[in-house]
Amino acid sequence: MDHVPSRADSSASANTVGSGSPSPHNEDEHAGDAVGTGDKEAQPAPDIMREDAMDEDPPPELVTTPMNLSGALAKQAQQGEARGFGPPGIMAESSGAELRAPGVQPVQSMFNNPPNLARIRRVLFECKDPIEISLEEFETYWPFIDNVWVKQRTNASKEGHCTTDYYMCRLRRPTHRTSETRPLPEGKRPRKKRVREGGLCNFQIKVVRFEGAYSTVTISRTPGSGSIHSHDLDYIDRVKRNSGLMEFARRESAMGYLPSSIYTKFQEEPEKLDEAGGRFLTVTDVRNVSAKWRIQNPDVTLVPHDGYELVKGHGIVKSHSANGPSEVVQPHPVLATSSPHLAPDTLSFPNFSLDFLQAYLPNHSQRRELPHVTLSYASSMDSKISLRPGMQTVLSGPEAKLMTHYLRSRHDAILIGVGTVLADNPGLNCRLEGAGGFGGLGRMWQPRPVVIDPMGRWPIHPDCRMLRTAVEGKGKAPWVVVSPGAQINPQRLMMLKGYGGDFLRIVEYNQNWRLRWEAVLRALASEGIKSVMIEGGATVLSELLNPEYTNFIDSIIVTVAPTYLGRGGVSVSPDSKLDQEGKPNAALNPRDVTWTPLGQNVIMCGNIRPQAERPQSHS
Ligand SMILES: NC(=O)c1ccc[n+]([C@@H]2O[C@H](COP(=O)([O-])OP(=O)(O)OC[C@H]3O[C@@H](n4cnc5c(N)ncnc54)[C@H](O)[C@@H]3O)[C@@H](O)[C@H]2O)c1
Ligand SMILES: Nc1nc(=O)c(N)c(NC[C@H](O)[C@H](O)[C@H](O)COP(=O)(O)O)[nH]1
Repeated sequence: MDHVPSRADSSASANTVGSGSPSPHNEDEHAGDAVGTGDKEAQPAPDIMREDAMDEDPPPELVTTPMNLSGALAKQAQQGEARGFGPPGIMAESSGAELRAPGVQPVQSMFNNPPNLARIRRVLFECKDPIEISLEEFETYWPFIDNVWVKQRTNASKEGHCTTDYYMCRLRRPTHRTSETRPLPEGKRPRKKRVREGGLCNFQIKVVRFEGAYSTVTISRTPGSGSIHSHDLDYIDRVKRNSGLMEFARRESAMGYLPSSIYTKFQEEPEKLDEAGGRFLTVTDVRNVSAKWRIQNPDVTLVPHDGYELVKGHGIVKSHSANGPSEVVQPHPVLATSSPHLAPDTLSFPNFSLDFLQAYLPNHSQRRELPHVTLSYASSMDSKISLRPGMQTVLSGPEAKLMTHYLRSRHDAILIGVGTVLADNPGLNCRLEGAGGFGGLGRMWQPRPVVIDPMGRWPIHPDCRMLRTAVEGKGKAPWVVVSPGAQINPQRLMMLKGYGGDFLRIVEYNQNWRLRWEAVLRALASEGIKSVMIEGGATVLSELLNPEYTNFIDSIIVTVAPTYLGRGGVSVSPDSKLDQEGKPNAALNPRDVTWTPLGQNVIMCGNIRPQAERPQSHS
């Protein structure tokens, strides 16, 4: 421990440790970060989205890239808004390849909707929090929402790696009004065009494309933007069709089908049409697409689809075969593959209210020096969190478990001590449906696992759940907080970095030679982390409940289980406290306390940091 500074001379310093790992992200974005054995002042906090983009180095076979958690989106999902989730490999399957009803031939679908389209359209419409997705995901989903956005300008970086496009909501712009009336063909009446005044919605976003070894796209509101649209998504879908949807119409047109036949076939798959934003599609929209194609192909005779015919006065109707109408193929939207399977460990999103948590959750729009810290754990009636040291003990019922995963979705990082890693081999990801890897985009809702392991005790290995989870695209790889004395061999370092994780070296200690929590939190803040949920274990929690640290803790959410684990159990308890006269006093009294029953558990929520210390919102 020769290069450990004393308390007086030290300032919180966190460095990535190692010997020049080949991580392209670190080379590109964190140029200047201490990648090496020397210690260095923590870098100023980077843009949180870029930070995630840059340090997550998935192995080459991965196609997903991290996406920042959107707490408000979790809330949206909680409210039960349109949710249809896809398989874990989000780009792996399309939901619209074919339809199959019992006893009938498979039918080719008119749609090729990517998984979870309805939900993802909504995410890209609301842009409540910054979202980071892979370029592939962007190119797949953006055409289905481009009806909402009008590009204002583009900035490109000098090196050309990074392009920023600024968009405004379509309703901000007035519709074009020509001063002169156009000459019209003989006998044709001028078309009635509704003119929109503009300025109706002040929602603006920027889309930052970073093209490098792992290309990412970050979508976020611009500073001058309103916080919500002044209208819903249906309103825009009514005003303008998106190009993803119209591409389906163009594809059918290019096969020489009649617009009315295409329109009829679209209407036979109302769920997919709706999902793609086509609720207000008209036959005229299809005719316009078809007309464009016919300019280049004037000699083609348009035909109805197989099994359909054009009947004068009736339009497109299904044709009856020799054996009668029973043989006519009836697509069955309920049996369509539009409800694809999810990873088997997916947890359903809570269908009960979690409003009682809101007052205790981080507000990411607050500008603060250190992250919001939430302590969250499950305890027995006798304040034990496990039956024996190193023994995982289930205390949360199913509802409380969902709540814990919801809490994970609302924090940028989850922190635990190495004792818990060794005991539980935890995944530390969010497994709620809608999270990245569980039907959501990229690493949406996935927090960054952080392990406090000053001496490097964790024998980190590809079979650890945290690394497996990262490889499977179901969570982020961990950051391991170590002290200067930790022996980290280069292979271990390279392996962790290869998974997208890292080591953070902290060189500040308190008088008991424990790492100073302020330094840990400052290091996380400098890496763009705005909120941390600390889950345990007993050593970590008990220490943080001491007066020395209560200024750093915002809230506490304890799941209380109706059981006594007994004296051999592992307790969470701060040090005893004496008052000014030397009489025993309560060690800590959380404020603004609520108790909410949840299944077999009761959830205690409270604030810890003294009122005057709570940071002001700058939103
Ligand atoms: N019920 C729950 O909610 C819950 C949650 C988490 C863990 N657990 C249980 O808790 C038990 C593990 O608790 P624990 O106390 O053994 O482990 P822990 O997870 O608290 O880790 C303790 C270790 O972290 C490191 N550490 C923590 N703070 C440090 C600091 N300031 N400076 C330097 N090093 C520091 C040290 O190496 C220490 O030995 C397990 O049985 C686990 O199942 C229960
Ligand atoms: N909320 C809660 N209720 C419990 O009953 C219990 N045993 C834990 N324990 C927390 C501990 O940190 C575990 O290690 C992780 O909860 C495991 O995390 P994963 O599920 O593997 O992601 N937490």
